Amino acid sequence: MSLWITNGNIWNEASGSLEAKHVRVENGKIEQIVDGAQVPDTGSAEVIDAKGKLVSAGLIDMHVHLRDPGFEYKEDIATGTRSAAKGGFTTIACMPNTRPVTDTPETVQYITNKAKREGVVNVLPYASITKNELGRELTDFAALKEAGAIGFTDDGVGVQNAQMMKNAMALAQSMNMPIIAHCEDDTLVEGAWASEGEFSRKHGLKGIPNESEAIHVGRDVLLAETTGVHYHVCHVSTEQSVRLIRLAKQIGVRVTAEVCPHHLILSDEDIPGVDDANWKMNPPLRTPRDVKAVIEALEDGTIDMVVTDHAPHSAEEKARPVQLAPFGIVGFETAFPLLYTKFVQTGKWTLGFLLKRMTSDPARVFGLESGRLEQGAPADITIIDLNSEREVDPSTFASKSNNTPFGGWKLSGWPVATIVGGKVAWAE
Ligand SMILES: NC(=O)N[C@@H](CC(=O)O)C(=O)O
Ligand SMILES: [Zn+2]
Ligand SMILES: [Zn+2]
Repeated sequence: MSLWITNGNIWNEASGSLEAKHVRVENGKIEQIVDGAQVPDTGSAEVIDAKGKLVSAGLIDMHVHLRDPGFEYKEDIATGTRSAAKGGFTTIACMPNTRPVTDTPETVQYITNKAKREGVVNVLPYASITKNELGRELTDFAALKEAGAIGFTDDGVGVQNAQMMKNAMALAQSMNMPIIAHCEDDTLVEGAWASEGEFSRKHGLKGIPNESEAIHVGRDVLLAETTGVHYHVCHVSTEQSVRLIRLAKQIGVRVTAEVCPHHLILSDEDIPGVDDANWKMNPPLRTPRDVKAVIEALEDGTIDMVVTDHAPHSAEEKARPVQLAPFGIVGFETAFPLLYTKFVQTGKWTLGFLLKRMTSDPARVFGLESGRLEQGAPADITIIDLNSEREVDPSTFASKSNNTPFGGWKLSGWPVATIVGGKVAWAE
């Protein structure tokens, strides 16, 4: 099967600009990239005309929640992967806080098999560090790796016990697998949902202090130094965490990190009030000072990549009083437009920088074949309209859920077609 994507604009890092090119795909691989001035002989191949559009390596999201098995009323593998494709993502890594928790080879295989049958993007499953994510007993890392898990994480909760985390790291290191950590000390959080800051003070709420995250980051980079494991920090949100990761990297600890669009764009001071759970996520929106620190950290490479932490919850759950509603917001269908509009259109970042942090950097950190638009690479390709502005309309999301604080935002940078392994996974 042969496909031509003609007349699209490809980012050239050397010249720092977009250049018109035609891309030929054969048997799931990028076969050829030719100059836009040439007239390609497309023969009987399928042709997608990308004139005036960006053609990029498909976006990669190493932190998502597909809710399948167990919470299919929030999302499932079919809808979650369609939502990802609509957001321009071609590879996603899903978190194990499912029901049952992804802590057995059977559940890992259930996910990969269902993703093959019903999914439209590449799905890479994580398995949990501890059984049922309870922090009491390690899972069978060898069997989970054998079944296809790409790393271990108890995302949703922090591993509270330092010895447990150290044992997990030593074991993961021995089999060349990464530990991915949701950093949160429960004793510092208890019952709070908003950051300690202007917002919590104004509304008289108990705040979540920054140390609740950074204490785990500090503990874990020390344990990573001792064990030598590849340690990856989830959804970094504070200045203190950034400082610790930067120092750890300087002294050669194998640490990598990710940040979410909402922590780059929103602070606690943007939360409109105490009655809309679409502003409730974990980690919470932090102070403007933290926002500045995570932006700088992404810019200087202390933070390696952007992830969405796509965390769908039902309308009923998010309509509860905020204190009782679950943490989390959906992310696939707004991530690229948000970052493109807020950082590239404003001239703060180059397009190449944003694409790198959403394609080749996650691929480098997790050893993936994809994430590059080159001859021989997998034909995972995203076509994006950089020009037309549109309002975020959560009612049109491909996700089953629409819990987002970004409804009504006017953004540019909307994906128009997503190609996975040479096949169109989604098109407008
Ligand atoms: N981020 C969130 O607010 N929620 C996530 C859990 C998590 O990523 O820690 C979820 O599973 O809903
Ligand atoms: Zn988490
Ligand atoms: Zn998460």
